[in-house]
Amino acid sequence: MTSAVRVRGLRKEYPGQVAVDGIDLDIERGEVFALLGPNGAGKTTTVEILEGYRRATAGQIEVLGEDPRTAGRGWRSRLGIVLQTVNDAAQLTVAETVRHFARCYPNPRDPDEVIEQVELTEKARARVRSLSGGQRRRLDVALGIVGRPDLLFLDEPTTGFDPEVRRRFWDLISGLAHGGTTILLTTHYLDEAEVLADRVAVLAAGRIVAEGTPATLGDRDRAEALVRWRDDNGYHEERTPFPTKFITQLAGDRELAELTVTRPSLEDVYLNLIGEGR
Ligand SMILES: Nc1ncnc2c1ncn2[C@@H]1O[C@H](COP(=O)(O)OP(=O)(O)OP(=O)(O)O)[C@@H](O)[C@H]1O
Repeated sequence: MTSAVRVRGLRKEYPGQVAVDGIDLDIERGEVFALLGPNGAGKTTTVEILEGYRRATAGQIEVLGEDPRTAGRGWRSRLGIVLQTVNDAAQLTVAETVRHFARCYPNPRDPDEVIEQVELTEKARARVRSLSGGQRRRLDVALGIVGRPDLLFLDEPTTGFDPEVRRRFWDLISGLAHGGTTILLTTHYLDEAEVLADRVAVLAAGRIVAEGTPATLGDRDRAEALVRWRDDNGYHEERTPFPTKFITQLAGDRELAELTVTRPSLEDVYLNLIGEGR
């Protein structure tokens, strides 16, 4: 089976600046892949090159088996795109907008079903310009999935969502992934990457500085654990690569009060990778 995305040596220069400095990417079909990185790291540039909206300065790029620079409408109809910027059909209602987009695809999903899935049924007759920021974002997502894409690009999809809607949105994305949709996600939310992504890559100043599963990124799974507990003398802590052995020896058959074992969170590892670790 071919990859959904295969990139070698991708480079993008803007006048006076290198935005993407030679990256390789492989995303398998059916995979949820998250691109992480600080503001200005080159995520949007990379994603928009894969979507065919920007031209690379150099590199080999294959998306769903084709080069975005030369691929045609058939290829484009297999992509779902949720951009960071809102587009302007503000006079139309939500339902009109989704129906209008659905007509652009050869095998669209039922617009009403999609509106329901992004929880905008109550707003179906409302004009787009009257939506709140989070509702507008959900409409963007509806427009990204109404064409039944094989590959869905989500550029910071949950910015502006309230926590509850965000959780339900994650369920929606997991459902699409289970249904076989390949998803490339950019996000600033580490918890989002952890919940959704099979693999993540961290981009910093145009280069990939780490890549792996959320559980193993930056050797997170092998990092020392911090064991904390309390006894009659007060609180104690110990860093160890072998917490199970340590606790077994320490405790014998007594119960340790307030025992916790923690390893670096994805956020700790991420901040370290981009040079902001404390
Ligand atoms: N059209 C452009 N012309 C010139 N420079 C650009 C252009 N687009 C982006 N850049 C620059 O390229 C670098 C990468 O930008 P990009 O938007 O890809 O970053 P990003 O990782 O998506 O950031 P964010 O998290 O803020 O969305 C930035 O320094 C940005 O200023």
